[in-house]
Amino acid sequence: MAVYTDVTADELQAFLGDYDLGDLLSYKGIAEGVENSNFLLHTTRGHFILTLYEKRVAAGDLPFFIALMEHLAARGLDCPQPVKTRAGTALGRLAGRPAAIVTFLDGVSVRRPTVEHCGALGGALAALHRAGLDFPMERRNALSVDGWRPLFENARERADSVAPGLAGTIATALAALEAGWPTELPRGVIHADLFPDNVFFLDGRVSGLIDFYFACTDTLAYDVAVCLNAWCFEPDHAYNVTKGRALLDGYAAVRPLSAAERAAFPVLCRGAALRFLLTRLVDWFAVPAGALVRPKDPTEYYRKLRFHLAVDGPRDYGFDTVPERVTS
Ligand SMILES: Nc1ncnc2c1ncn2[C@@H]1O[C@H](COP(=O)(O)OP(=O)(O)O)[C@@H](O)[C@H]1O
Ligand SMILES: N[C@@H](CCOP(=O)(O)O)C(=O)O
Repeated sequence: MAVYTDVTADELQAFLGDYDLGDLLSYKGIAEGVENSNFLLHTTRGHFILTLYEKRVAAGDLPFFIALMEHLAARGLDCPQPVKTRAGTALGRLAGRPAAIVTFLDGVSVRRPTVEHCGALGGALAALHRAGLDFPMERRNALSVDGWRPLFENARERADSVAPGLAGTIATALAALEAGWPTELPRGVIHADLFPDNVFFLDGRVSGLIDFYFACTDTLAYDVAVCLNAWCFEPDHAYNVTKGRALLDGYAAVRPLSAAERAAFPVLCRGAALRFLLTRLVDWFAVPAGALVRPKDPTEYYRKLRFHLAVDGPRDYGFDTVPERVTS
């Protein structure tokens, strides 16, 4: 659940006074999510999402996120559209936080993705990557390899209280990733958090992608690795290679992966697992007093990291053909 910042009806009415959204009929905090405070607004013009940006979102990055959603929607992607005030601005301030209103998307996120969902998700991710290729703005990924050590140092002392041996496993994996992280693979706009809760489906097809607040400029295949982690493990923590193959095939049907990209998957998947393990670990020890939020389980990503550390190669993820040797 995530509502870190409360909004009174009076504050909201005053905020909405700058918009052409009609009269406020009702609003309520949204239980899902962990990063920002979200509210469902019902006005005489329909339903909208109000987001108050919290700790991990830097105010200076908001123009990037707003422009990106506009760019992707203009290229036919089903993603939220920022709603502008009469003065033409999409960003404001409410209850002491940066705030924006976006359009409400229909659809339902799936808790237990099927093989078909994974295939459709792969295609949607590749479409996002293609649509982002001519996006002119850039944003560094603050949660890529050079951002992991500060997170680890923050949680190191207490890590073994979450799982015995955790600190040692992270230290070894992190050192290897810092030494061998791929830097030459194709780059572009990535979503960076395309978990099942951020994807809506209607009649088996992807009807909407939300939550662009980790989006950044980074390695495209890393975004695929994030999705393999988030979509292709079973509740018993086993990797489902059929789901992995469906996701990779769905992706490659829209944007083929090069030999170098395919060869990098074991490393990219380890990095993706470590990134979510670390942010979950830090959050585990830092739930703000009074916040309506349930922190996510770090040990889920500890198990995933251990799977990736043990794989033999890209075939284990569901690639049918991988090069024996890749030089670039
Ligand atoms: N544009 C939207 N349309 C419909 N529902 C949305 C939209 N944006 C957010 N939501 C709802 O709000 C929840 C939390 O949003 P999300 O952006 O994932 O928050 P957080 O950034 O805190 O993780 C989503 O799971 C979804 O239920
Ligand atoms: N997906 C991340 C946490 C961010 O969650 P979201 O609700 O913003 O999608 C995780 O699972 O650790």
